[in-house]
Amino acid sequence: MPSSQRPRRPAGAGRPTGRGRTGGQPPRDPARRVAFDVLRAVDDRDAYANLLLPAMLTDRRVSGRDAALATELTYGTLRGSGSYDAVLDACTDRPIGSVDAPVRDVLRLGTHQLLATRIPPHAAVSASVDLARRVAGAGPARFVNAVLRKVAARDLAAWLRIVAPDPAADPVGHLAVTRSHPRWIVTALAEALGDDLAAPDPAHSETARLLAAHNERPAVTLVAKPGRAPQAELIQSGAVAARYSPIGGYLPEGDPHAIPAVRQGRVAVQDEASQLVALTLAAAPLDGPDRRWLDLCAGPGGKASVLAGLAGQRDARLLAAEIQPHRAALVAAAVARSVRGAGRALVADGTRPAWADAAFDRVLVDAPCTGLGALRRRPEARWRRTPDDLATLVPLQRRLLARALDAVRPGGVVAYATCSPHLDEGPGAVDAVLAERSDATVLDARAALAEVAAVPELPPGPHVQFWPHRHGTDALFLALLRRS
Ligand SMILES: C[S@@+](CC[C@H](N)C(=O)[O-])C[C@H]1O[C@@H](n2cnc3c(N)ncnc32)[C@H](O)[C@@H]1O
Repeated sequence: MPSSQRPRRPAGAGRPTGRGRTGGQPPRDPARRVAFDVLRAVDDRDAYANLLLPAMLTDRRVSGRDAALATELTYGTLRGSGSYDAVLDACTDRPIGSVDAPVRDVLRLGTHQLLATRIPPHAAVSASVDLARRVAGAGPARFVNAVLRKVAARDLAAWLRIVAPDPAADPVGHLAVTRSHPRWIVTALAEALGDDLAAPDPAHSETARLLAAHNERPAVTLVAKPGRAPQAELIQSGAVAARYSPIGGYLPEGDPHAIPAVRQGRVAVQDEASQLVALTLAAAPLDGPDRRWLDLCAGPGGKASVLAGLAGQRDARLLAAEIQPHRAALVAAAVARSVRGAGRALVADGTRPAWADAAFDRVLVDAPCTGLGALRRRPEARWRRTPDDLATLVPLQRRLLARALDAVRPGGVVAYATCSPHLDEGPGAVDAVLAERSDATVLDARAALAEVAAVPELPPGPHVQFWPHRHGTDALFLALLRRS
């Protein structure tokens, strides 16, 4: 979460913590209590909201409208807390970062209700005061009441005109506050877009549109695994055919896990750009044999499941490697029952290959990255990531790409992908690896993608960069290289 950072306890995937009951009584307001408890877990023990929230809703038997409200409040508060903290700073006599963490989360939750929902202000304030009383006591409840009454005096636009830096003097700060992102991410994304924020009117820049897209709820996108389900089955299940991916569909409403083909593992939830990355690697032109494929960083197996299906359809085989055993188990499940049993999962460190050099015809390296391309789906990630993460991730990405090039035979193709548009993680990594070896050349990834789908508004090339605000996908980067 924003500047009010706190000392961290050990990370955890975020298991539900009890039943959220006080004194053995069910909470009067289960939706807000779930939202509050998820915010606390995200802040306190680095839980992932997208994993913890559904588990907590199930555990506490919160469903229907209450579940929808809890989801909206949790995600909305996490996404908007950069803006809300600036407002709260203006409404308290001390920085919001110095307020006790539980009280701070109640204030953020209340501010979200007041400034970004249709909940009547008196209901938002009284529910927040009640929550503060339950989790922190009478004194903090009075403090919350006083602060939220000030917040309620203006709408969000009016507050942002007051609290956001002047766009001409500080365009990055202006966007950081009005679009609720850390400054370093605003700067990195503007660089990736080639956007000059010093130009007049940064509030209407492409960077501003991208940041706004991060604050929208993304569509649920399904993939029909090649050889196991046709795209038509997605449509029969209520999805709308995807704009670009010939194996994709958008689910306008409803729980994807209620679809039988999802429960059977023939259809899965997968971002459209991920589908296109796998399809493009499979479509890239190749001289010579096309039988042995490698996914070097396969967990949890989304792209591997598509690749395994495609490999099986042409009598090739996919080896899907993953360093973490529990994620390798997910890969094994994802590729199970692929056509002709074409996919196999393996626990392996891609930087210390368990295979011979030049053993594969096609290799995917979907490298671990900052995930700045998936900020729509992971609402807390923007506050958790720091520029320091690049110091460990970028060298690892380069090592993995170099080993991928070693693993592919001369004439074979490597696809290098990251779920990040950060220049150091995409084109920077490709350039750095190619600067150190003379046995690889860059291919035109746009041309290979064009064999699969007509995707507009791509950068000039040779690499492909998808964008949420242009394509409705995650911001995946894709480069194709051929070993010579
Ligand atoms: C971006 S994710 C891959 C996503 C996957 N391709 C999919 O579509 O589901 C990167 C994966 O690489 C794994 N990883 C990290 N370091 C690795 C290494 N040295 N060798 C193999 N896998 C590694 C991570 O555990 C993580 O599961």
